[in-house]
Amino acid sequence: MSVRAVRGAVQVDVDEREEVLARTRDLVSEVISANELTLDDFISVIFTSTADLVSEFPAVAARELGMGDVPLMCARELEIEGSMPRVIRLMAHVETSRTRAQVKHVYLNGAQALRRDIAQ
Ligand SMILES: O=C(O)C(=O)C[C@]1(C(=O)O)C=C[C@@H](O)C=C1
Repeated sequence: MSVRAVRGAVQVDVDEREEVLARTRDLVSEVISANELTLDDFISVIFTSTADLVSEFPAVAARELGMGDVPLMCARELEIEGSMPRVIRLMAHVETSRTRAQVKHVYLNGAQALRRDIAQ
């Protein structure tokens, strides 16, 4: 087993609590299934939200999925002119037998445009 970093991002349609939670759950769930992970494999997860998302912390959605004992952190993304609005990003460190090249990074709901080179 190795420690690997997994990236992901999702664009939220509207800044409403249930939308933020649902999109974040989708993102975390897809990271888990695409990389055949269990909750035990997670070492830590960092989320960022763009400054236009103020209705909920993405970490709440991760706890809803059972990550209550995983160290979580939320932070604000850099406000770069012209960057995509309403985006929640994730960086997870996980234990996995996958090589770095085998790790699948997950970009959902329009966020694929952020990293077409690695989005599945
Ligand atoms: O991967 C993303 O979510 C991006 O928006 C790309 C990118 C990058 O340039 O590597 C830019 C900003 C984020 O903080 C993370 C990564």
